[in-house]
Amino acid sequence: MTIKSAPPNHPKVEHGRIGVLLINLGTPDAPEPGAVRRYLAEFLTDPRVIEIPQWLWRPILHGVVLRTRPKKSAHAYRQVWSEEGSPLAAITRRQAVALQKRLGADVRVDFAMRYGNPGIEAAVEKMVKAGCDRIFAAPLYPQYCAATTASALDALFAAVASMRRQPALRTLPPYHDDPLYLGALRTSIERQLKALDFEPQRLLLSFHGMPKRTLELGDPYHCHCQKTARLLDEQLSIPTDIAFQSRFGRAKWLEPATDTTLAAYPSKGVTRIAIAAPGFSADCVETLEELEIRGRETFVAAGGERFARLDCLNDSPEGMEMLEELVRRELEGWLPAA
Ligand SMILES: C=CC1=C(C)c2cc3[nH]c(cc4nc(cc5[nH]c(cc1n2)c(C)c5CCC(=O)O)C(CCC(=O)O)=C4C)c(C)c3C=C
Ligand SMILES: [Fe+2]
Ligand SMILES: [Fe+2]
Repeated sequence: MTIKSAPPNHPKVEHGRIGVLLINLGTPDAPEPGAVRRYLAEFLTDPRVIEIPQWLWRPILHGVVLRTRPKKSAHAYRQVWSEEGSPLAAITRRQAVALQKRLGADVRVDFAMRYGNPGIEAAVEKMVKAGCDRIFAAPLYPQYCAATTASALDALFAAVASMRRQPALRTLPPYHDDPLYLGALRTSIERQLKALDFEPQRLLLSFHGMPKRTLELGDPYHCHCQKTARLLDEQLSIPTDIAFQSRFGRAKWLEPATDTTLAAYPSKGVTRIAIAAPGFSADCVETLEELEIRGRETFVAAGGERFARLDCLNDSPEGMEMLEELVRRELEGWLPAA
């Protein structure tokens, strides 16, 4: 690797600026098979995501997955696409704008996506060029998972690997059991149920799934999800259940699965439910299509009567309050004292 020269406008002063970079998973540029194929090709060649030997995986990826999945996924994305583009990108952008307003001119807030655009490398380079000599990166995953948190941080470290003059880096630890996070979730869930005038028999907490093998290999993701669910259950008056969505491929994934849980509820007398996805910091195809559209269909087809999907924290006041406090805490010593 060649170590690049420092940007000419890099400040020579003792302290430059502070950058705050919000990172989420990423999304295709358009709800079309071609754009979805490019996105999935980047996502599904990440060894943090697919942990089988590449010589075994590549023929399956190129021979099967990238020939069939883009069309199916593009259909899902088309159903949730908004005027501002992909919901995940639009909401993450709004979170960055709202956080900038809250933190003021002491910091420069931006957002980046692990896969697709805007990429992490470009965002980091932009911050350094703007004079940031300290960057705080916040992967917006409350529960740590090697496939998400570690992958985002790999990309962050790769982005500074060839820099002669690297910025100082800090990263946001997982916040699955943080009272700020649990409090924000509680406020958000209670507010939405009140607005719907709905007292469900059960609140299903649906987290993104992972291959079961990653739990056996020591990934804390499953434990983090369980802890979030347990602590949230203690704070709410409605009984909760936990489930894992978005199974992918043939291997065994974490259980119980969200779709089978939804299909089984009515036969147990549970016909009025709400569903929330506390592991997602922004609504996306997984919540707006998989839960809102297909989850609802599954539940109603099995005899369910009332189904309410609750929004993620997104850029809600309670969500932004949480984000601001988490960031301020991690910036201690960097930000001038208030
Ligand atoms: C083996 C494949 C996958 C693993 C492992 C995985 C883990 C994982 N993903 C998220 C969060 C999101 N995933 C999203 C979409 C998505 N995920 C996979 C596959 C795996 N995810 C695919 C193929 C897709 C694309 C959509 C589809 O074809 O079904 C998204 C939404 C992106 C968007 O554009 O809206 C998020 C967010 C987590 C948190 C996680 C592990 C904990
Ligand atoms: Fe995923
Ligand atoms: Fe999905």
